[in-house]
Amino acid sequence: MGKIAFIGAGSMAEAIISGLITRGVTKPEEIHITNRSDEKRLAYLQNNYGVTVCSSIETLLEGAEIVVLAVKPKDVLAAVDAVKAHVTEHMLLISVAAGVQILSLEEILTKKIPIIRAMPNTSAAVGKSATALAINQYTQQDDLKLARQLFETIGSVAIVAEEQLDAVTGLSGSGPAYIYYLVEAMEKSSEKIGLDGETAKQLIIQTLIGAAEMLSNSDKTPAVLRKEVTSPGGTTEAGIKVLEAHGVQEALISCIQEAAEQSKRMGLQISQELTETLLHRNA
Ligand SMILES: NC(=O)C1=CN([C@@H]2O[C@H](COP(=O)(O)OP(=O)(O)OC[C@H]3O[C@@H](n4cnc5c(N)ncnc54)[C@H](O)[C@@H]3O)[C@@H](O)[C@H]2O)C=CC1
Ligand SMILES: O=C(O)[C@@H]1CCC=N1
Repeated sequence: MGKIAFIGAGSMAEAIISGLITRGVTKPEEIHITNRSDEKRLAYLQNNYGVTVCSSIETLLEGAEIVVLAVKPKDVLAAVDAVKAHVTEHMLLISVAAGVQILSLEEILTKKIPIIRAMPNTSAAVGKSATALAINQYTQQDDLKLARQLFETIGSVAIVAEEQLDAVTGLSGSGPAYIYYLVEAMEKSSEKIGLDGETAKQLIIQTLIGAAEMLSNSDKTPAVLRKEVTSPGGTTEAGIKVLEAHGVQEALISCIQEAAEQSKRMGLQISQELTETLLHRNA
Protein backbone atom coordinates (compact mmCIF):
# COMPACT_ATOMS: atom_id res chain seq x y z
CA MET A 1 0.00 0.00 0.00
CA GLY A 2 1.29 3.50 -0.85
CA LYS A 3 1.29 6.70 1.15
CA ILE A 4 -1.62 7.18 3.55
CA ALA A 5 -2.31 10.66 4.91
CA PHE A 6 -4.27 11.03 8.15
CA ILE A 7 -6.03 14.31 8.94
CA GLY A 8 -6.74 14.03 12.66
CA ALA A 9 -4.67 12.12 15.19
CA GLY A 10 -7.16 10.99 17.82
CA SER A 11 -8.43 7.62 19.11
CA MET A 12 -9.77 6.39 15.77
CA ALA A 13 -6.69 7.40 13.76
CA GLU A 14 -4.47 5.68 16.32
CA ALA A 15 -6.58 2.50 16.29
CA ILE A 16 -6.33 2.26 12.48
CA ILE A 17 -2.61 3.10 12.45
CA SER A 18 -1.86 0.59 15.18
CA GLY A 19 -3.74 -2.14 13.28
CA LEU A 20 -2.05 -1.32 9.94
CA ILE A 21 1.44 -1.30 11.41
CA THR A 22 1.00 -4.43 13.51
CA ARG A 23 -0.10 -6.29 10.38
CA GLY A 24 2.77 -4.90 8.32
CA VAL A 25 0.48 -3.67 5.52
CA THR A 26 2.46 -0.52 5.07
CA LYS A 27 5.77 0.87 6.26
CA PRO A 28 5.22 3.12 9.30
CA GLU A 29 6.95 6.05 7.58
CA GLU A 30 4.45 5.78 4.67
CA ILE A 31 1.77 6.87 7.13
CA HIS A 32 1.74 10.67 7.30
CA ILE A 33 -0.29 12.46 9.92
CA THR A 34 -1.32 15.87 11.16
CA ASN A 35 -3.80 17.31 13.65
CA ARG A 36 -5.02 20.76 14.55
CA SER A 37 -2.44 21.85 17.11
CA ASP A 38 -1.55 19.10 19.59
CA GLU A 39 2.17 18.57 19.02
CA LYS A 40 2.52 16.29 22.06
CA ARG A 41 -0.02 13.91 20.57
CA LEU A 42 1.82 13.86 17.23
CA ALA A 43 5.15 13.24 18.99
CA TYR A 44 3.55 10.34 20.90
CA LEU A 45 2.34 8.75 17.62
CA GLN A 46 5.72 9.29 15.97
CA ASN A 47 7.62 7.73 18.89
CA ASN A 48 5.23 4.79 19.33
CA TYR A 49 4.52 3.86 15.73
CA GLY A 50 7.27 5.52 13.64
CA VAL A 51 4.74 7.44 11.51
CA THR A 52 5.74 10.64 9.72
CA VAL A 53 4.42 13.81 11.34
CA CYS A 54 3.66 16.65 8.92
CA SER A 55 3.43 20.30 9.80
CA SER A 56 2.36 21.40 6.32
CA ILE A 57 -0.65 20.26 4.30
CA GLU A 58 1.51 20.15 1.15
CA THR A 59 3.88 17.57 2.68
CA LEU A 60 0.98 15.63 4.14
CA LEU A 61 -0.87 15.23 0.86
CA GLU A 62 1.88 15.19 -1.75
CA GLY A 63 1.74 11.79 -3.51
CA ALA A 64 -0.82 10.37 -1.06
CA GLU A 65 -2.82 7.42 -2.37
CA ILE A 66 -5.34 7.48 0.45
CA VAL A 67 -6.41 10.42 2.61
CA VAL A 68 -8.16 9.43 5.83
CA LEU A 69 -10.33 12.11 7.39
CA ALA A 70 -10.45 11.31 11.12
CA VAL A 71 -11.57 14.52 12.80
CA LYS A 72 -14.71 15.03 14.89
CA PRO A 73 -17.80 15.71 12.76
CA LYS A 74 -17.93 19.36 13.95
CA ASP A 75 -14.37 19.89 12.65
CA VAL A 76 -14.93 18.37 9.20
CA LEU A 77 -15.73 21.64 7.43
CA ALA A 78 -12.60 23.43 8.69
CA ALA A 79 -10.38 20.41 8.12
CA VAL A 80 -11.55 19.75 4.54
CA ASP A 81 -11.50 23.46 3.72
CA ALA A 82 -7.87 23.60 4.79
CA VAL A 83 -6.77 20.71 2.56
CA LYS A 84 -9.06 20.93 -0.44
CA ALA A 85 -6.65 22.87 -2.66
CA HIS A 86 -4.16 20.00 -2.37
CA VAL A 87 -6.59 17.12 -2.85
CA THR A 88 -6.47 15.69 -6.38
CA GLU A 89 -8.61 13.20 -8.31
CA HIS A 90 -5.78 10.67 -7.97
CA MET A 91 -6.46 10.41 -4.25
CA LEU A 92 -9.08 8.34 -2.47
CA LEU A 93 -10.70 10.20 0.41
CA ILE A 94 -11.92 8.00 3.23
CA SER A 95 -13.96 9.73 5.92
CA VAL A 96 -14.63 8.03 9.24
CA ALA A 97 -16.58 11.02 10.62
CA ALA A 98 -19.85 9.79 12.13
CA GLY A 99 -22.96 11.17 10.45
CA VAL A 100 -21.18 13.38 7.91
CA GLN A 101 -22.77 12.73 4.53
CA ILE A 102 -20.82 12.15 1.33
CA LEU A 103 -22.77 15.00 -0.26
CA SER A 104 -21.49 17.39 2.43
CA LEU A 105 -17.90 16.32 1.72
CA GLU A 106 -18.45 16.76 -2.03
CA GLU A 107 -19.90 20.23 -1.48
CA ILE A 108 -16.90 21.33 0.58
CA LEU A 109 -14.36 19.82 -1.83
CA THR A 110 -16.07 20.89 -5.06
CA LYS A 111 -14.07 18.17 -6.84
CA LYS A 112 -15.12 14.96 -8.53
CA ILE A 113 -13.01 12.58 -6.51
CA PRO A 114 -13.68 9.14 -5.09
CA ILE A 115 -15.01 9.40 -1.53
CA ILE A 116 -15.70 6.46 0.74
CA ARG A 117 -17.47 6.86 4.06
CA ALA A 118 -16.26 4.28 6.52
CA MET A 119 -17.56 3.36 9.94
CA PRO A 120 -14.94 1.28 11.73
CA ASN A 121 -14.60 0.86 15.48
CA THR A 122 -11.66 1.14 17.88
CA SER A 123 -11.08 -2.64 17.83
CA ALA A 124 -9.13 -1.80 14.66
CA ALA A 125 -6.17 -1.47 17.05
CA VAL A 126 -6.17 -5.26 17.52
CA GLY A 127 -7.22 -6.12 13.97
CA LYS A 128 -10.84 -6.77 14.95
CA SER A 129 -12.78 -3.75 13.72
CA ALA A 130 -16.23 -4.32 12.25
CA THR A 131 -16.18 -1.78 9.42
CA ALA A 132 -18.90 -0.77 6.97
CA LEU A 133 -18.13 1.18 3.79
CA ALA A 134 -20.32 3.30 1.50
CA ILE A 135 -19.08 4.80 -1.77
CA ASN A 136 -19.80 7.91 -3.84
CA GLN A 137 -20.52 8.10 -7.56
CA TYR A 138 -16.87 8.74 -8.51
CA THR A 139 -15.55 5.65 -6.74
CA GLN A 140 -14.15 3.04 -9.13
CA GLN A 141 -13.81 -0.68 -8.40
CA ASP A 142 -10.06 -0.18 -7.79
CA ASP A 143 -10.77 2.48 -5.14
CA LEU A 144 -13.21 0.22 -3.34
CA LYS A 145 -10.70 -2.63 -3.57
CA LEU A 146 -8.06 -0.42 -1.96
CA ALA A 147 -10.38 0.66 0.86
CA ARG A 148 -11.51 -2.91 1.40
CA GLN A 149 -7.88 -4.05 1.53
CA LEU A 150 -7.07 -1.34 4.08
CA PHE A 151 -9.97 -2.14 6.39
CA GLU A 152 -9.74 -5.93 5.96
CA THR A 153 -6.25 -5.79 7.44
CA ILE A 154 -7.81 -4.38 10.59
CA GLY A 155 -10.96 -6.48 10.74
CA SER A 156 -14.07 -7.34 8.73
CA VAL A 157 -15.68 -5.22 6.02
CA ALA A 158 -19.31 -4.87 4.90
CA ILE A 159 -20.38 -2.72 1.95
CA VAL A 160 -23.63 -0.86 2.63
CA ALA A 161 -25.77 1.88 1.11
CA GLU A 162 -24.91 5.26 2.65
CA GLU A 163 -28.37 5.51 4.29
CA GLN A 164 -27.46 2.49 6.42
CA LEU A 165 -24.36 4.05 7.93
CA ASP A 166 -26.27 5.77 10.74
CA ALA A 167 -27.56 2.38 11.84
CA VAL A 168 -24.05 0.90 11.55
CA THR A 169 -22.69 3.75 13.67
CA GLY A 170 -25.24 3.14 16.43
CA LEU A 171 -24.67 -0.61 16.36
CA SER A 172 -21.01 -1.37 15.73
CA GLY A 173 -19.28 2.04 15.59
CA SER A 174 -20.32 2.75 19.17
CA GLY A 175 -20.67 -0.98 19.93
CA PRO A 176 -17.37 -1.53 21.77
CA ALA A 177 -18.45 1.08 24.33
CA TYR A 178 -21.60 -0.92 25.17
CA ILE A 179 -19.48 -4.00 25.80
CA TYR A 180 -17.02 -2.03 27.96
CA TYR A 181 -20.00 -0.66 29.91
CA LEU A 182 -21.13 -4.22 30.57
CA VAL A 183 -17.62 -5.16 31.70
CA GLU A 184 -17.53 -2.15 34.06
CA ALA A 185 -20.72 -3.51 35.65
CA MET A 186 -19.24 -7.03 35.88
CA GLU A 187 -16.13 -5.62 37.55
CA LYS A 188 -18.18 -3.60 40.04
CA SER A 189 -20.27 -6.65 40.86
CA SER A 190 -17.23 -8.83 41.46
CA GLU A 191 -16.14 -6.55 44.32
CA LYS A 192 -19.58 -6.97 45.88
CA ILE A 193 -19.52 -10.76 45.64
CA GLY A 194 -16.03 -11.00 47.11
CA LEU A 195 -13.67 -11.69 44.18
CA ASP A 196 -10.31 -9.99 43.92
CA GLY A 197 -9.85 -7.65 40.96
CA GLU A 198 -7.19 -9.63 39.11
CA THR A 199 -9.05 -12.95 39.28
CA ALA A 200 -12.32 -11.26 38.28
CA LYS A 201 -10.68 -9.49 35.32
CA GLN A 202 -9.29 -12.76 33.96
CA LEU A 203 -12.64 -14.52 34.35
CA ILE A 204 -14.58 -11.68 32.73
CA ILE A 205 -12.30 -11.35 29.70
CA GLN A 206 -12.22 -15.10 29.05
CA THR A 207 -16.01 -15.23 29.42
CA LEU A 208 -16.39 -12.50 26.79
CA ILE A 209 -13.91 -14.11 24.39
CA GLY A 210 -15.58 -17.51 24.83
CA ALA A 211 -19.08 -16.13 24.26
CA ALA A 212 -17.90 -14.17 21.18
CA GLU A 213 -16.29 -17.30 19.73
CA MET A 214 -19.40 -19.37 20.44
CA LEU A 215 -21.50 -16.78 18.60
CA SER A 216 -19.03 -16.78 15.72
CA ASN A 217 -18.48 -20.55 15.41
CA SER A 218 -21.82 -22.06 16.28
CA ASP A 219 -24.97 -22.22 14.16
CA LYS A 220 -27.11 -21.63 17.25
CA THR A 221 -28.88 -18.32 17.84
CA PRO A 222 -27.93 -16.18 20.85
CA ALA A 223 -31.27 -17.09 22.41
CA VAL A 224 -30.48 -20.83 22.14
CA LEU A 225 -26.95 -20.33 23.46
CA ARG A 226 -28.40 -18.40 26.40
CA LYS A 227 -30.93 -21.16 27.06
CA GLU A 228 -28.09 -23.69 27.22
CA VAL A 229 -26.51 -21.73 30.07
CA THR A 230 -29.78 -21.35 31.91
CA SER A 231 -30.62 -24.40 34.05
CA PRO A 232 -34.22 -24.42 35.31
CA GLY A 233 -34.29 -23.02 38.84
CA GLY A 234 -30.57 -22.27 38.65
CA THR A 235 -28.27 -19.28 39.02
CA THR A 236 -28.54 -17.85 35.48
CA GLU A 237 -32.33 -17.89 35.62
CA ALA A 238 -32.21 -15.99 38.91
CA GLY A 239 -29.84 -13.42 37.43
CA ILE A 240 -31.71 -12.95 34.13
CA LYS A 241 -34.97 -12.39 36.05
CA VAL A 242 -33.33 -9.33 37.61
CA LEU A 243 -32.24 -8.05 34.18
CA GLU A 244 -35.78 -8.51 32.88
CA ALA A 245 -37.31 -6.78 35.88
CA HIS A 246 -35.07 -3.80 35.09
CA GLY A 247 -35.94 -3.88 31.36
CA VAL A 248 -32.26 -4.22 30.41
CA GLN A 249 -32.90 -5.69 26.95
CA GLU A 250 -35.36 -2.91 26.09
CA ALA A 251 -32.87 -0.35 27.42
CA LEU A 252 -30.16 -1.72 25.15
CA ILE A 253 -32.49 -1.62 22.14
CA SER A 254 -33.33 2.03 22.94
CA CYS A 255 -29.63 2.77 23.42
CA ILE A 256 -28.74 1.55 19.92
CA GLN A 257 -31.74 3.31 18.35
CA GLU A 258 -30.78 6.56 20.07
CA ALA A 259 -27.15 6.28 18.95
CA ALA A 260 -28.29 5.71 15.33
CA GLU A 261 -30.65 8.71 15.60
CA GLN A 262 -27.81 10.84 16.98
CA SER A 263 -25.69 9.92 13.95
CA LYS A 264 -28.55 11.10 11.71
CA ARG A 265 -28.96 14.34 13.71
CA MET A 266 -25.23 15.07 13.55
CA GLY A 267 -25.23 14.55 9.78
CA LEU A 268 -28.24 16.86 9.30
CA GLN A 269 -26.75 19.56 11.53
CA ILE A 270 -23.50 19.51 9.56
CA SER A 271 -25.25 19.61 6.23
CA GLN A 272 -27.35 22.60 7.43
CA GLU A 273 -24.28 24.43 8.75
CA LEU A 274 -22.56 23.75 5.47
CA THR A 275 -25.45 25.11 3.41
CA GLU A 276 -25.42 28.32 5.51
CA THR A 277 -21.65 28.71 5.21
CA LEU A 278 -21.71 28.18 1.45
CA LEU A 279 -24.61 30.65 1.07
CA HIS A 280 -22.59 33.26 2.99
CA ARG A 281 -19.50 32.60 0.88
CA ASN A 282 -21.40 32.97 -2.36
CA ALA A 283 -23.34 36.07 -1.22
N1 LIG B 1 -13.68 6.85 18.57
C1 LIG B 1 -14.41 5.94 17.98
O1 LIG B 1 -14.73 4.87 18.52
C2 LIG B 1 -14.88 6.18 16.56
C3 LIG B 1 -14.80 7.41 15.98
N2 LIG B 1 -15.26 7.60 14.70
C4 LIG B 1 -15.16 8.92 14.09
O2 LIG B 1 -13.79 9.22 13.97
C5 LIG B 1 -13.63 10.63 14.04
C6 LIG B 1 -12.53 10.94 15.04
O3 LIG B 1 -12.94 10.47 16.30
P1 LIG B 1 -11.90 10.31 17.51
O4 LIG B 1 -10.60 9.83 16.96
O5 LIG B 1 -12.60 9.57 18.56
O6 LIG B 1 -11.75 11.86 17.92
P2 LIG B 1 -10.56 12.58 18.71
O7 LIG B 1 -11.13 13.80 19.31
O8 LIG B 1 -9.86 11.59 19.55
O9 LIG B 1 -9.56 13.03 17.52
C7 LIG B 1 -9.85 14.06 16.61
C8 LIG B 1 -8.54 14.55 16.03
O10 LIG B 1 -8.81 15.51 15.02
C9 LIG B 1 -7.89 16.60 15.14
N3 LIG B 1 -8.44 17.78 14.47
C10 LIG B 1 -9.49 18.55 14.82
N4 LIG B 1 -9.67 19.55 13.91
C11 LIG B 1 -8.72 19.39 12.97
C12 LIG B 1 -8.38 20.08 11.78
N5 LIG B 1 -9.07 21.16 11.39
N6 LIG B 1 -7.33 19.64 11.04
C13 LIG B 1 -6.61 18.54 11.43
N7 LIG B 1 -6.88 17.85 12.55
C14 LIG B 1 -7.92 18.26 13.31
C15 LIG B 1 -7.71 16.74 16.64
O11 LIG B 1 -6.56 17.50 16.94
C16 LIG B 1 -7.60 15.25 17.04
O12 LIG B 1 -6.29 14.79 16.79
C17 LIG B 1 -14.95 11.23 14.46
O13 LIG B 1 -15.54 11.87 13.36
C18 LIG B 1 -15.78 10.04 14.91
O14 LIG B 1 -17.13 10.23 14.58
C19 LIG B 1 -15.72 6.57 13.94
C20 LIG B 1 -15.81 5.32 14.46
C21 LIG B 1 -15.46 5.02 15.83
O1 LIG C 1 -19.27 8.48 19.71
C1 LIG C 1 -19.08 8.81 18.54
O2 LIG C 1 -19.69 9.79 18.04
C2 LIG C 1 -18.12 8.03 17.67
C3 LIG C 1 -18.80 7.45 16.47
C4 LIG C 1 -18.87 5.97 16.71
C5 LIG C 1 -18.05 5.77 17.90
N1 LIG C 1 -17.62 6.88 18.38
